[in-house]
Amino acid sequence: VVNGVEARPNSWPWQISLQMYTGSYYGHVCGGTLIGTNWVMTAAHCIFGGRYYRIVAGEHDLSKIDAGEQAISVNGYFIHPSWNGNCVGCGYDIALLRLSSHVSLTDKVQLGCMPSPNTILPNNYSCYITGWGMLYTNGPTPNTLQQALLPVVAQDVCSRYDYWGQYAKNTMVCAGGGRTSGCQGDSGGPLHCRGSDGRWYVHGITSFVSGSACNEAKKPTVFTRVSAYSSWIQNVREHK
Ligand SMILES: CC(C)c1ccc(NC(=O)[C@@H]2CCCN2C(=O)[C@H](CCCC[NH3+])NC(=O)C(F)(F)F)cc1
Repeated sequence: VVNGVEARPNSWPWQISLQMYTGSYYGHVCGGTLIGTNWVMTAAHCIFGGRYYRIVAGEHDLSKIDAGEQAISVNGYFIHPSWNGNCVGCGYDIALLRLSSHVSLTDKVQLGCMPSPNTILPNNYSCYITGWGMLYTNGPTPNTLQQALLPVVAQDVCSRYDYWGQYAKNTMVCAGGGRTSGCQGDSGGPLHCRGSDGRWYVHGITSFVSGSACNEAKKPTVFTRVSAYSSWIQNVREHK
């Protein structure tokens, strides 16, 4: 997250760290959202076949074992069938991970709320991105979870030629485009937006940023729009 601040520990208790086994240890590769006690939602581009993954819930500081952390291995993953790894601009950057056991829900580990199907947020709606990604383009990654306010950029603006043009699909949510943004390592993590009921809803899955600079002007961070995939998510969870 570029130009963010350290989150109050466990204040986004549905944020998880997706970690891949390197051969000797598990390293953070992406963010993710707990949507069920044994289901995590992340980005398809975070998943490489033939690797061992685990998620850590209740995580704050990656460099130590925080009280209340729960590490659980992934025993199955479901990548959207239309995902094309060579075309992040085509969308479908969504995957579900099934966990080998259920997390215990605590004050540090909670489920994220899913938006109603096809919910479209208005321009400038305030949302937050969270993650352990780079602090600036080609910069270092933090040990502690970062957060930043990212106002929604409506699709009619985001698809303008000087913004993302045709790459901003309506199955995506654009947010930011100023000094704050996501950056490498934030992939797969949540975009949190507060509902009128005061609950936080996960409207986005961090998908891509500009290849030249994470917080390039007029290149908002682009998220998979969760509300566009409600039925796919439901089908996977019910049938697997
Ligand atoms: C739509 C198309 C023109 C396009 C637009 C932007 C990009 N961005 C990028 O390639 C930058 C540079 C490193 C990784 N990256 C990204 O945006 C990667 C996703 C790459 C998927 C493709 N391999 N995502 C992230 O870094 C993020 F923001 F989610 F944390 C790539 C392609």
